[in-house]
Amino acid sequence: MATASYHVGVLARNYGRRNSVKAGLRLFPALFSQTRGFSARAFSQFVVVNKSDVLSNAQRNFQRDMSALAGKDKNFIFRQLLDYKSFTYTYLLADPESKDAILIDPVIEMVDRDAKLVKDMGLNLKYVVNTHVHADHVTGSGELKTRIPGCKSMISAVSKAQADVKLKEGDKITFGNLELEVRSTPGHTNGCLTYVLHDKQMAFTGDALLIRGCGRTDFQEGSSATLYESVHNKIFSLPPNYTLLPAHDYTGQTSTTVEEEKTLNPRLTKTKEQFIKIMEDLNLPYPKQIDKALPANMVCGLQDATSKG
Ligand SMILES: N[C@@H](CCC(=O)N[C@@H](CSS)C(=O)NCC(=O)O)C(=O)O
Repeated sequence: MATASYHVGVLARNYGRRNSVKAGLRLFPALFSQTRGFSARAFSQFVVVNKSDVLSNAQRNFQRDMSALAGKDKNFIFRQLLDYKSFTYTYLLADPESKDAILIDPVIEMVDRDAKLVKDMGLNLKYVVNTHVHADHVTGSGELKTRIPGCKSMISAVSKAQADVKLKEGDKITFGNLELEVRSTPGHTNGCLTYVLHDKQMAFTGDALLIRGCGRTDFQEGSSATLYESVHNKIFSLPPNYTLLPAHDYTGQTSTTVEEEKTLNPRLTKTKEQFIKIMEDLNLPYPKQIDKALPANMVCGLQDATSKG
């Protein structure tokens, strides 16, 4: 049975990644008939082999949108960059006309990569922006400031961390023709911010909302009740087609939408009381770098330098 499953999987995959499993199976009716007696486990293995064949319409549309953003939208430069140690996403956003750019949530170990990318693309890095005081990695914002003259750091005022610009609800971050709206989304930490780029229908949620998950609430003045209100009032209130881009993903996913999370998020589709219980029961181990990261991130990652913030 497992062998048959493998062959069906390979044949369907060869038929074309963009075609649905059903279409692939229509080409191989004899093999399809073999699958009728499959156990649920064998069939789920088959689906996993061909998971790109079973993309939802929303996922397909998003793939098209993202490929456009990676070079074909003439009015926008966008890169999603991964730190493969902490699974942190750093985002580069730029206006191609003025070349003004920002980086959201840079990681100190990846500063060489980020500075090179900015230089190679001829961009003028105006701001390095943190969504919050991270507990799992040291921010690269201070180090980038020392390398790129004129670049300013930003974080929420509520966080009490050092930075050139202290942000609050309703502020706007302008770079060239682009503008981010600042939304206060506490709960994971008390100073968490979400940045909304209405022009491109995107929001950068930090750790407030993760794909099918959310930030933990068991330290840094975390509060499950507050996080629930933040996500429902400040993120789920955005239009359903907005793309949501988190600060982390631990499962290999890159983005989601308001609509997807409002219907599929296993934590935040529950009642507030159920959500609080889910969060109480998570029992996650503390992030490995927490003891180093928290004090360093209060001074922009420059705890060993004389110039701060
Ligand atoms: N294992 C990682 C830390 C993983 C973790 O705790 N992630 C945080 C965001 S970074 S503080 C989180 O909120 N996770 C939510 C979840 O449901 O996983 C490490 O050691 O760094």
